[in-house]
Amino acid sequence: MMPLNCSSLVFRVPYILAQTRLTNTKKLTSTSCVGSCFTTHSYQNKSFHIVSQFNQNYSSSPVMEDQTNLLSSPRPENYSKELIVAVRVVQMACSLCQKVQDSLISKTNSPVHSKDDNSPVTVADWSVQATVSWILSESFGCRNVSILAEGDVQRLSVADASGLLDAVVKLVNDCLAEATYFGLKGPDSPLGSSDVLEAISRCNSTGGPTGKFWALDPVDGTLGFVRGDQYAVALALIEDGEVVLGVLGCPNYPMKKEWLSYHHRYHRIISKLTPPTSESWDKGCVIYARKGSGEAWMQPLHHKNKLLAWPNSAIPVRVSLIDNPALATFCEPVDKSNSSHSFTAGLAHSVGLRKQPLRVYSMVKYAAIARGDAEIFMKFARTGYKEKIGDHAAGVIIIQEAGGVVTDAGGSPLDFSKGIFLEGLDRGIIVCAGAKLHEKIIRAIDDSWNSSNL
Ligand SMILES: Nc1ncnc2c1ncn2[C@@H]1O[C@H](COP(=O)(O)OS(=O)(=O)O)[C@@H](OP(=O)(O)O)[C@H]1O
Ligand SMILES: [Mg+2]
Ligand SMILES: [Mg+2]
Ligand SMILES: [Mg+2]
Repeated sequence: MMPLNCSSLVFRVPYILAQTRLTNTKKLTSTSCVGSCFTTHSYQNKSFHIVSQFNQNYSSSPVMEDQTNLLSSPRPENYSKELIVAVRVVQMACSLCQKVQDSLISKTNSPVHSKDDNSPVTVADWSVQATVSWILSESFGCRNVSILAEGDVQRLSVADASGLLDAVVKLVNDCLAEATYFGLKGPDSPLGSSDVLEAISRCNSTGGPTGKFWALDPVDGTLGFVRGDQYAVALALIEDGEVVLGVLGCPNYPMKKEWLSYHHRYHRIISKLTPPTSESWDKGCVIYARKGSGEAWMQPLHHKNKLLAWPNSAIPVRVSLIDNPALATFCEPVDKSNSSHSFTAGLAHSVGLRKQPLRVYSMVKYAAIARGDAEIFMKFARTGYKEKIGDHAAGVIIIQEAGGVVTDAGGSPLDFSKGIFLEGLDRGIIVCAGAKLHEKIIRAIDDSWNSSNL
């Protein structure tokens, strides 16, 4: 695998520390979320989110009143509570995944290269799915929550999977026990196997053009996960076929690009590196956006043992302004069986892209573009492969709200209204930091396509 090329990454967003003196402070509240909440503040004409603590359960009305401050959405009444819960549960899921990935690496003392049915990634997949399902159901009521996810409960309920189920139940309970640290309410007593199986089996939505459902990819970038590399937890809310909010948890994608090289060497030469100070180093981030807000936000991962860092801040992220292909960096899947590297190499050459491709596992590619670390993401799966909506929904809304453009290779928007898959996708997925770059890429695709063997 090609490592992340840090020298080509540009981090353009100033990091405003939570300790910064605030102006215009206003507290937000939300239903059934206890412990903390987002507020938006301005400082030197920049806005950022603060997660502040509170100790009560509030009724839903204060959320409605304060939403204008949350993300400055033109439709402020929409999805505020959903976004708050989604960000928090993704934070919890990231913490769970980190625990599994860390134990996986420390056990073997080297990254794991294979995946089988009983692999830790499978356990992480199911555990995240159960946790997210349980929290969403608690927050919004079982009958109001519909989730589309990959995990298949049948495999977990059979007798010979009982060891697997025990591991999942333990992880879920450990994770839910920490819910209050993330501003959410956990169960009064630990869940039993049947509760966990029920939470997983509730994720049986098949999507479609009407109604509201969540699309969850509990561990996106399976290979990255088992290899101790990049992966993402992706959660999006889709209403009447349109993505209305997205959250991407990127446990190994740090807030600052210069920490990436630290992370990459972390497991290998831990003793030779002087770690950044604990308060300055955040190994991962969570990026989120709500439709129509024109804003995307990033916050560091929270940890129970880093509680002193609360209240914690989020900063706005924006796509890069680079529109000259010669200066642009393009991302693509690491695994060439997931996207044709030879086709993108030809295309890159024809539009004048000079830099080496940035090959990163998972939807972290969307995160990289949303915050200006790269300008283009192209994925051309082999003919016959159907992209799943959960592999893109959260990334797409984040990119769009951060100022970028996402279409298929024919220039049409991705269609999230047709069920589990992105039906009718023309050849591949093209994500660009701006319209100008996007136009150039789309124009070049037909020429390259006709002369390629794809
Ligand atoms: N054959 C094939 N072609 C194209 N895409 C495929 C293919 N098989 C799987 N997938 C889906 O791609 C997801 C991983 O995509 P990535 O961009 O992360 O690829 S890579 O891991 O960096 O190589 C991956 O998501 P996860 O399964 O969640 O990891 C799959 O949904
Ligand atoms: Mg995926
Ligand atoms: Mg997955
Ligand atoms: Mg998968």
